[in-house]
This record gives sequence, structure tokens and C-alpha cells, in this order.
Amino acid sequence: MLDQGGQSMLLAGRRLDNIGLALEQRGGSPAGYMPVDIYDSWMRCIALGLDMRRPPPPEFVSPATLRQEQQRCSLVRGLALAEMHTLHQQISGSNFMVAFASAEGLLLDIIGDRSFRDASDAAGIRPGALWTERHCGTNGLGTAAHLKRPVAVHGDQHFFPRYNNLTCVAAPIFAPDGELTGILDASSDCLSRQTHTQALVGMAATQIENGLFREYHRGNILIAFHNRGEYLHTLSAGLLAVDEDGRILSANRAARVLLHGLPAAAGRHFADVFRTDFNRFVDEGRRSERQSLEDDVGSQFVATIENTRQFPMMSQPIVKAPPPPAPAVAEFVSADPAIAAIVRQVENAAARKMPILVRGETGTGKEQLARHAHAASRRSGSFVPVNCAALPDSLIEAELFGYAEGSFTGARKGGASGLFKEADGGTLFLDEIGDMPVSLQAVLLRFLDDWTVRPVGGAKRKVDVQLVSATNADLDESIAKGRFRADLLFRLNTLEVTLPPLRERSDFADIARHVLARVDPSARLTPGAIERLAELEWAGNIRQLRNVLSRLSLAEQGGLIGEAAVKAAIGDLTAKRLSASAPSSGGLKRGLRDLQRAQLLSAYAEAGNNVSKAARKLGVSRNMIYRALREQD
Ligand SMILES: Nc1ncnc2c1ncn2[C@@H]1O[C@H](COP(=O)(O)OP(=O)(O)OP(=O)(O)O)[C@@H](O)[C@H]1O
Repeated sequence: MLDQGGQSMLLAGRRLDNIGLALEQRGGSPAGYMPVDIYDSWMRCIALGLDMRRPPPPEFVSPATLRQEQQRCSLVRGLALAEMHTLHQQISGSNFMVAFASAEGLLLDIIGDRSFRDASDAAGIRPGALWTERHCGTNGLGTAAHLKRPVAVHGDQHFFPRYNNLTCVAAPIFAPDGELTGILDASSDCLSRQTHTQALVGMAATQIENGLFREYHRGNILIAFHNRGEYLHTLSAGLLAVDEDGRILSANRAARVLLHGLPAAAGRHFADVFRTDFNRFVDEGRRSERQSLEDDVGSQFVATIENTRQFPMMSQPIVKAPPPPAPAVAEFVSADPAIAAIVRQVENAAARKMPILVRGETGTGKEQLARHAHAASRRSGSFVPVNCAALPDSLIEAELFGYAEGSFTGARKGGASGLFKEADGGTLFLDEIGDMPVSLQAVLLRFLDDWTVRPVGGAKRKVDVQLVSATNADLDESIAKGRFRADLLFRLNTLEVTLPPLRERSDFADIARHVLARVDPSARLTPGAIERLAELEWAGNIRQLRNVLSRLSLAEQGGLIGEAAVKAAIGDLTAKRLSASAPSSGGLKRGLRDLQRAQLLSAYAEAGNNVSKAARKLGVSRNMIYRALREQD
């Protein structure tokens, strides 16, 4: 007995007869009739409710959204366009087109023969069109985006007969962090099918990925290597990015293949993978273009440091380097490899002015990370933090975007330029973005279209800001409840990272020592004290840890903080702890939230309605108090 999907397929005409037969006779096996990837894709299309007899009209985003997306993907697009031109020349003949789409299946660019372009335009194949499976059924771009691997879709393998005269070959493009970042596609009419197209598209995609790798790691040491010297400058060479201490930041796919079985992951050290001494290797790289490199299992490679001139000698400095400039922000502890990877992603995004969204529990360091992003971006303007939870709804638009004198009752004399303007050339940090009123979300969305502020009652002007937003609220739940716009989230989180809670970090000891040194440089923690502290749950995360360490250092008067002092403080800590555990039952969760709110509000009242005092007393952020106050209203 066929299910509804199977019946709809059978009804769809002669081209489905074979598959219908396979379903009936072999219990759903498509073997022998079409490639499994295509069969699976058809099944997904049917599950999505697509009907091949009634293809939906092509769907396009607005020109403004297309421009915005093209801008957002500018780095990968720049690299892709260069490859697309080469690819177009390589695959000669007419009736041919090369396309590039975003990871979301939005067609961004096309290079092709005039005649083919005109014909495809009619079929909706032009920039701005959405080519996911949901929109166009089985097709090269959409199916490769879904599978995250190369795919070829020939003629009647397309789900909708409208595309049966096309042959499409597509390959995904991955960023160095492993995220899908675009799809490259070569399409021709069925008659001009070319045998080498698939290999050429795959090579072009790798070339783009390597270009991205080099761009992302321009400021790091870039090593290319291969076990045969003549392959050093080809696509099969491995690429490795390391920092000046020899810590591995990233390895491309070829490097992972060449170093198969060795720990070449981000966070590991050069010495974990290679027998060759790191400092000697870097210094030698300045003297000769090529040198040998031996891995930990004895394989020999020929290697080159691609950007060696940027880096100083490691082992024998000839001239003493000037002391590095003082860091703009207190150092961001990131000895945990997961945190190190987050920091690296944030630095890369900030260097490219991509909007960043930082998620994480209270006190996990979201603002600190935003400050780090600002410092890493080397932007000359200011870091301007805005707490969306703390601003009254009625004033938040004026505060953010500014206003002209006399534009509303209570407006300051001379007006105000607004926080966006203040952050011009710098970074605007929108903390507690989930608490932004819905009406203002629309204004922010419009701003993100053209980066232009329109002060209340004043003239508009363009600003150049790096946007970092943060939240510890469940934005997905807010979206489901209509309190947060999904389209805004999509624009704010070009890069989205989540800082783990302190209890899940492997660098607790480093954080504790770092935080104590900031609170009291003369105090020290014994290893036993660190062990006891690490056992706690730390609902308030690093902020709570800082408060506890301040209290301990005061009690120990700048001396050595031992296990006994920590043990004595633990009872106190446990009693005062605000629960961070996430109970499974909704009711229990709600009950705990109410309890927590009551606790926050009573501390606020006890502190004489002083938010900062209450937050300090409880070891929570001021945001938590602000939220409790808003929820009370
Ligand atoms: N990686 C880090 N290294 C050193 N100090 C840190 C780090 N992360 C956070 N801190 C310190 O922890 C405290 C809390 O950090 P921060 O205010 O950035 O947290 P948050 O997540 O923004 O909190 P909230 O959501 O409650 O506003 C600050 O004193 C900050 O300096």
C-alpha cells in the first residue's frame, strides 16, 4: 500500500512510472532507476508538499534584500566571481551559465552566454531568485545546499518538468570554520552536457575555499605543505594557519587529509603534530622559500610559509622588537579550545564588519567578548554599549537614533546625536537585544538596509558601525511568541556564537587566576582552592566568580587563598545561589523563575531601589534586575 506521497508521485505522469514500480516492488528502493541523492531529494520535495504538476511561481527577494545579501557575502562573492570567470572560459561553447548562491540558496550572481541568460531569465534563473528545494524542487543549487556536498542534476531528474532541459552541477563552499558559506553551480542545456564540468566546478569551489582560508588568516602564519614539492602551489597542498606561539588555528581539507590521524585541530600546538621545531621552522621560512617538515609519525613534507615577511624571527631576534602596545581591553581568557575558536571567529567577523550576535547565560562574558571584537577590529571610533533592557520603550528610539531640538516634549536643548552616531567609526553593543520593543525592531531593520540613521525630527545620515548584539534570553521562543522579529535575527547574526557557562569551561583555573589578579594583584589561589571553586555551579558565571574572589581576597587580606577559606565560603555561596539548573518541567521552571524574580525584586528594594547595588549584592548582572523590574510592570 502506497502512502499519500507515493500516490501523488504515481499520478505525476509517465516519468514517475519507474519509481512507482520500484516503490511497489522493492519496498521503496530506488536502485537502478535514479541516483539515491536524487531519489531522496524527490522524497523531500514530496514531504514538503510540492506537486510536480503544479510548480509554484519562481520566488524573488526584493532588490534591497538582494543588495544587502550581496554585501553580506562580499568576501566569498569576490573570490567566487574570479573563479566563475575562469570556469566560464574553461567550459567553452554556448548555452552555458555559472551561478553563485548564498548558503541559503539565494542566487547572487550569474555569468553566462547571452542567449542562455535570456532563456534562463524567463525561467526565473536570475539574481534574487530563491533556489532551495522548497522553492524549486530538486535542483543543483538547492540540493547541494541541502546535502552539503557536490551534486549533478540532469534533465528529468529535476523535480519540476519546467527545468528538464537543464543539466546542473553544483558544489558547496565551506568557510574555514566549517560553515556552509555558498554554492557554486554550472548549468547548461542538456544538449551541451560536458563530461569534465563536475571536476572543474569542484576545483573552483576548493579554490574559493582556499582563498577564504587565506583571507581569514591573513594576520596569522600561513603554511602550505605537500609531500611532493611540485604540488606545493596546487589545490592539493595542505594549508595550515597557526599563531605566533605555534597554536593551530585552522587546517584546510587537504591538510586534514595529509595529516590524517594526527591532532591538527584548532587549539592544538604545532608540536603536537610535527617533529620539526616550530621556532626554527618559522625562522628558516624567512631565509628560504621552501623547507622540509616532518610530522609526528615521520612523514616528510615540503613546506613554505606564505606570508613569512610579516613575522619577526622567533629564536634569534636581531633587533629587539618594540614592546607591543598595551591591549585596548583586559585580556580575554580563552584557554578552552571552544572559547579560542569563538574568539577567532569573532575577530574575523569584526575585521569584516559583519554583525555579530553573542548568546550566553548571564555573566559569561558577552560584553567582554564584544569589547574584544571592537579592539580586534582596530576601528578608531568608540565602543558604545547600550542596554536595551534598561532604556524605557518611549525613549529608546530617540536615544539610539537621535533627535532634533524640540522634536518631542522633554527633548534636550540642541537635540541629541544618538548612540548610533556616537558609535560611528566604532562598535555599537546592543545588550539584551531580546528586550528591544517590537516597534523599534522595525526601525533597526530599516537601518540595517542602508546603514542610515534618521533622527526624530532631524536629517538622515549614513554611519559606519560594527554591530554586536547580545542576549541571554531564548530568542527562538520570543520569535515564536511574536515578541522578536525573525527577519531581524537573521540580519543581526551574520556570525552567531554562544559562550558556554563557566561550569562547562575547561579553563576554569585560568579564569579564576585572571579574575583574581584583576581584583587583587597581590592575592594568590592554592590549587586546592581552585579545585573546590571549580566544583560549584556558578549560576552567575564569571561575574559571580569575581564577586566571590573579591570577598575571599578581602578576608585573606591580599595573601594566599587556600582550600579552607573557600570551604568556609561555600556554605554561604550555596545558600545565596540563584538556581541556574534548567528543570525539565515547564511548571517547575516557571515556579523557579517567579521565585528568582521575587528574590531579585526584594534585593532591589533592600538596596534602596539601586540596581547596581542589588546586582552587586546578589552577584548577578544589572540586566537581570532590569528584566525582573520590566516583568513586574
Ligand atoms: N574571557 C574572559 N576573560 C576575563 N574576564 C572575563 C571573561 N569573560 C568575562 N569576564 C569578566 O566577567 C564579568 C562578566 O562579564 P560580562 O559583563 O561581559 O558578562 P555578560 O555575559 O555580558 O553578562 P550579562 O548578560 O549579565 O550582561 C566581567 O567582569 C568581565 O570582565
